Amino acid sequence: MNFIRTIRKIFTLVTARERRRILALFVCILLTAFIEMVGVASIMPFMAVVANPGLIQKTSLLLDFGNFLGIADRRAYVISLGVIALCFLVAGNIFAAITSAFVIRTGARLNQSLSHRLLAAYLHRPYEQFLRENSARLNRNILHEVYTVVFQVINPALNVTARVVSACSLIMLMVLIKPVLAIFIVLILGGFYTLAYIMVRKILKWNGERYHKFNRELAGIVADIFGGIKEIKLFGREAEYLARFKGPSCHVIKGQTVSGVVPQMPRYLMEVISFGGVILLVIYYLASGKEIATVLPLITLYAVAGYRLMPSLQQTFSGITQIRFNYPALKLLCHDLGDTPLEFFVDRDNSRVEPLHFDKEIRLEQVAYRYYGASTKALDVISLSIPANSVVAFVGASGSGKSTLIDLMLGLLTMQEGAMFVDGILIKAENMSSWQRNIGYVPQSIFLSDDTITRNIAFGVPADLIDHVAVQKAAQMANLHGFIETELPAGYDTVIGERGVRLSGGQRQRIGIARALYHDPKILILDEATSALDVISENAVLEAINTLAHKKTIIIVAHRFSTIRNSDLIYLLDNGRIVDRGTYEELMETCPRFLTMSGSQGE
Ligand SMILES: Nc1ncnc2c1ncn2[C@@H]1O[C@H](COP(=O)(O)OP(=O)(O)OP(=O)(O)O)[C@@H](O)[C@H]1O
Repeated sequence: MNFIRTIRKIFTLVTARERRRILALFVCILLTAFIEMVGVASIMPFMAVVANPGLIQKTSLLLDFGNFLGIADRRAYVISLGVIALCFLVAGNIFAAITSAFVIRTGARLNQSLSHRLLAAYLHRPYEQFLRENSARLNRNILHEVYTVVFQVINPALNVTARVVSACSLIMLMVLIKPVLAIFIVLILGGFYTLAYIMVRKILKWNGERYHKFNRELAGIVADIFGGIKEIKLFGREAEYLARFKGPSCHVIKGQTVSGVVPQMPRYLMEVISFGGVILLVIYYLASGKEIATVLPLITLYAVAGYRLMPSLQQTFSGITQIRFNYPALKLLCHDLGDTPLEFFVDRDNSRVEPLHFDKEIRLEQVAYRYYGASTKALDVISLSIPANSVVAFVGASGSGKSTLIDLMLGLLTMQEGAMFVDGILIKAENMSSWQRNIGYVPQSIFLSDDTITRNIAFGVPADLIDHVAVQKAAQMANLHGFIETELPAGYDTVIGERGVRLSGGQRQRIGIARALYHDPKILILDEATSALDVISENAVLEAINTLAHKKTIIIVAHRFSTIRNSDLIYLLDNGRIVDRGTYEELMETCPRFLTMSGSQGE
């Protein structure tokens, strides 16, 4: 880690406005350090003249200052010195309090802005990238790593810079007063801290990387535990998961210990060396009968260095070690945010895009897709046509590629070969959102948020813009209205619990269907949407879907043949290829594989 490179990295993360705020904050920190220094320093002459008023006449600086103030009376002069020291002290502390509030506020704002940017960057990533990522880690990055970067990298970086500047001014002052001794002390103190840093640098880097790695692992384990709580309780796996948590958490504790202890160590050693040195020097001079007054200047400078320079060096050292320990978080943030400006994300509101015109045909030509890291293609040379307002079904064994094909048509996956045309228009990145506005999609497992039925049906629509008539209409079509009105305590305002835990599988599925119908889409895609329903509920939903037949384009993926019997066209998939097509009756007559599949379901 190079400190200048860290500062550069920080500046690439923040906007121009935030950069200006950080610089203003830096100036405030610097001024606070300066005023505090002057405040404390001004007490010394005051105390000195209180103890020995004769000093005023002996010290030319005090005499000149008295003349400058125009105070001849000794008593009045001492009181004035006290008032000046008091003013500096009060001003210094007021300034320090304001700066500390400014530091906290700027940190909190930066934290909010960076988490928002990171969330925006994640939200705008292609869907495919989410298939490779662990969502618990993304969670952690937004909620934890951003905080680490702001409060454990950016803030220490500001402090370190301010400390370095104030230490440099102090060194210059010392050099002006006693050049040789000052350089000697600076070399000893500076050399010691530099040596200490060189010694612990590698340990800190290693420790920081390990700490952040194990912390991310912990986030994954916790997400697994609460995601699979039902199975964990049923199979009595609590102890196993607690043990899984314990391993990485022990490494995290070690990491925290090292990062807490290392920055403090030089301080203790340095205090022994500096103050012990003074004591030893005095003892030596006393024991050898030499004149103690000859070494007093050295002891004074030692004291100045001890009280002023050492804390600055110590804070610089601990700040740099803290930054080094948390550097992996900064690296991660820079990587995940990339160099895309925030405005790019904020301005892209896909929900306002107009739907693409569609009233003829969806056509796929020679489409192929291979998942990242997979050895074979999930889909290959897929060519098909779906006429507008028809009911088209995809059937095939598990793993034959049906969901992959749907995800390609939805634009969630990007075709690696071939293309899709809608009414002859090629679908590409530029018109993808417009194409997607036509689609109502019901996946195999419905995501439900811990919110009301209404907000779950009108998914993502702001509360004040929800069309309640459309919500009820969609619920009626999904055969859900009766249940909501008669069985739920607060009807459409009933909160359904995290992931819909207070609903049955079939009810969750029907909320998904209602959600897909809420926007009255031209195309309805159902990917195993009715497979979780009992036969009576499925028939009711199919009836609802049948009433939409030939008014909308309906694309169905189903295992149950009862679901697809009335389709206008059925595509049979096997091993990522379309092996047959036709109506239910045609396939039953001409396709032995189809016949076998239907036979196995007792059709
Ligand atoms: N994220 C993924 N990464 C790698 N391979 C995947 C991924 N998702 C699916 N596959 C593979 O792609 C192939 C097609 O999967 P797909 O889910 O499309 O089949 P399916 O016909 O919908 O199956 P099912 O009826 O069981 O849902 C399978 O061999 C599967 O293992």
